[in-house]
Amino acid sequence: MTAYTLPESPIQRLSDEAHPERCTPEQAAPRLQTITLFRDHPLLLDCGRPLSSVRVAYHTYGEAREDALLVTHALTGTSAVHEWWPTLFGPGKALDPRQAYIVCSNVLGGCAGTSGPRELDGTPLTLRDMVAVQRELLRVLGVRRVTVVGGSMGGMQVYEWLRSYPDLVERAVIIGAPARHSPWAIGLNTAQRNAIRLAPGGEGLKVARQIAMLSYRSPQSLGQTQSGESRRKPGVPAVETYLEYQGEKLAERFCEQSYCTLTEAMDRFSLSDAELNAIRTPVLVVGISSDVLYPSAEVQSFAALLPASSYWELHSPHGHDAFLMDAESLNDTVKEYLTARLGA
Ligand SMILES: CC(=O)SCCNC(=O)CCNC(=O)[C@H](O)C(C)(C)COP(=O)(O)OP(=O)(O)OC[C@H]1O[C@@H](n2cnc3c(N)ncnc32)[C@H](O)[C@@H]1OP(=O)(O)O
Ligand SMILES: N[C@@H](CCO)C(=O)O
Repeated sequence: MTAYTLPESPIQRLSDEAHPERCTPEQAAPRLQTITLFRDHPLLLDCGRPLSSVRVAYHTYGEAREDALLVTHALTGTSAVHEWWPTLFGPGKALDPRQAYIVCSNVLGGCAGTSGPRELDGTPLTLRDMVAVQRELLRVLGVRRVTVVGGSMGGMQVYEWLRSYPDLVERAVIIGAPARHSPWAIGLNTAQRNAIRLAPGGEGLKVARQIAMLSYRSPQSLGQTQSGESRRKPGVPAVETYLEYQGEKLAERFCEQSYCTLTEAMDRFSLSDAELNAIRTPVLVVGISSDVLYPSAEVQSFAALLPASSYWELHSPHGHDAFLMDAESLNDTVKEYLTARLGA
């Protein structure tokens, strides 16, 4: 592993000239589509259950090509990369739909259009199952080589791509994500699922989000943004109404069965040191300086086990979600990494 500097890595920059725009703004526009995969041959899930006719809702951006940039979303994210990652997505940015064919699909088990709780009926999933669906989607789209980029649960999916399909992945970017869930992260998820089980129907999901939000922010971040009294409820600490509001917001857009299925998949996720050592693909691993969920030292220690990795740290006081909320320097670094050429 090297600290991230281009001259030291086996990578050279491409000049802007070598990267003319590859498609028109119209071609680069977001396209939301739905497809049914595994109609003839079912997907054999890790739990042993065959799953047929898997519906996948996905976005594509840019002109279809054999080499794609796959973005894998976080726990409550969606395929609409342009909505949740505006700092990294757009013309001239790291994820540029005028330069690359960008694909993002809603994960299996989620609640944004891809087969989820209704079809799965309590079947446990793994991240490998989710990634297998993405791989089939890319196959049907005619993609032969892929660069995979993701943060948090999206970053864990990138690790799974590197384990399951090493020959397809040209390079990868893993942001604020571990190669296996720590007891700390499993414990946080367990408390969240227990809240849902004890108060099904919405209230538990709100509490789960409140617990999660504390792990997505940091003491310093909340000190900066939530000190003092709430403007919404005089006499009440600001952070109280902040957490209540965050819980309400998630309960309006997410479903509790998906929350349990996806967090359980994260908790079961585990790459061994030997598996990490076997990954030859160039990977940029990003740690977040104030991340209390996946501390940067932990993220860096996984990067150190990848033979062709570079490590870079996003310095922000805002904790785990800094990759979404405080991401200007992340955009610059990921853009530099993705627009570099693999050297001889
Ligand atoms: C942008 C989207 O598409 S989100 C939907 C899809 N979701 C995803 O893709 C998942 C990834 N995204 C996320 O997790 C989140 O959207 C994040 C992390 C990027 C940003 O979360 P936010 O809630 O916007 O950030 P933040 O922590 O600053 O909270 C701001 C909100 O809390 C409210 N708020 C702030 N302080 C308080 C308080 N003391 N009391 C009550 N409400 C408060 C603000 O008014 C604001 O409300 P709004 O969302 O209605 O504008
Ligand atoms: N805040 C993001 C990242 C969590 O890891 C989400 O809700 O998906």
